[in-house]
Amino acid sequence: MAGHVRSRRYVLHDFAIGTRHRGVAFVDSGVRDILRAHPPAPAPYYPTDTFVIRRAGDKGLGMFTTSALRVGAIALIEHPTVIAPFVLGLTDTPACDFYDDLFGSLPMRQYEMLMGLANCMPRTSVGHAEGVMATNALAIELDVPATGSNQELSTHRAIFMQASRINHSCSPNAKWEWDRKTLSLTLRAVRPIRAGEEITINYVDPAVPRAERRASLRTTYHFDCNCAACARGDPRSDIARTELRAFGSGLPAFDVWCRDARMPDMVLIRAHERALALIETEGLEVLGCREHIDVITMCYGALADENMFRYWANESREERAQDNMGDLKVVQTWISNPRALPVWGWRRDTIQARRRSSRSPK
Ligand SMILES: C[S@@+](CC[C@H](N)C(=O)[O-])C[C@H]1O[C@@H](n2cnc3c(N)ncnc32)[C@H](O)[C@@H]1O
Repeated sequence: MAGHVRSRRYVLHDFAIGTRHRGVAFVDSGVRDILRAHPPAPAPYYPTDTFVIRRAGDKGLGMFTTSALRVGAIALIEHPTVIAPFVLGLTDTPACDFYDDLFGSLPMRQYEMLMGLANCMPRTSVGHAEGVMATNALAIELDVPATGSNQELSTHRAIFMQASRINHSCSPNAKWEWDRKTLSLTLRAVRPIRAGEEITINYVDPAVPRAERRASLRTTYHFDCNCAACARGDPRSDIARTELRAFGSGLPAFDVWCRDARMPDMVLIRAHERALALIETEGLEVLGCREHIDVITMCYGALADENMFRYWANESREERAQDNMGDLKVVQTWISNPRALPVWGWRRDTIQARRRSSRSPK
């Protein structure tokens, strides 16, 4: 890592996205060249009036919905205002001066807004701009040059003016995704959010036990988490989250299950149903339900159980519709004609054929 940062040549790069967005990046010269050669396109659209920023009790400011959001609904699409390397390999300039200079290279209005963001760092430990960076930056990926012996890391840190106001919960109701092509963050609801409810994301892995989550939030963001999951302090929650984290170990692969008559028909289905139930009780939709729903759907297809297959394929279609996924049409085809599923009846047929051959005289 040290070798990596010592050999970098960082440059300042002002970037514009469309006519309305301006930001500043301090990046490796190779990364700057890529950004110049492939200027980010504006996002296809920007949702408006989906949230307000207001006081969120002792958490400072927070982001609240203005109307109800369904699962998958987009609350925000936003470009970064500041981008910096994830590992800052500067030797001469102290980090506090560096971030002051970086923020200061923006127009006054943006500079003031940046300096007005939360700073959770103890006053004496770092400069204000550096504290703002530590409190608000999110990890993003940029394209880096594919050649050369000493490549830049693709992970960078970015500040988004609006997304910086989203508080943490260990059972978050939203998640964000980064798109390198448009250099934008998209914030979506992972479960229904009521009008006026606070939008939350997870700053740390929500699937680790409570004590571990709280310790890393205290170390990195200097607050004690009192979200609903932490406040309850129910030991069953730790067990459930640990189980979800380890999910899959010890489970047979789908194709192995299809061929192995000794395994119960319902072994995969029950395991994935349990994962979905744990996700619901823990409010961990952010971990994703689609994979579990897809496996259950495939299993019922492999068992040629048409009713149950249709039920779960519908769930799978809903999940895809929320994210506007490209394979939505394929799932729709399977719902209208289950036999079009490539694995339709796989387990039923294999097992029936085995039973026939074991009964037939040798
Ligand atoms: C990225 S900022 C979030 C917005 C911030 N509340 C504000 O006023 O701008 C992160 C800081 O918000 C506060 N925060 C976020 N989530 C919190 C929570 N669940 N409980 C208490 N404080 C929280 C902490 O001070 C944290 O360092």
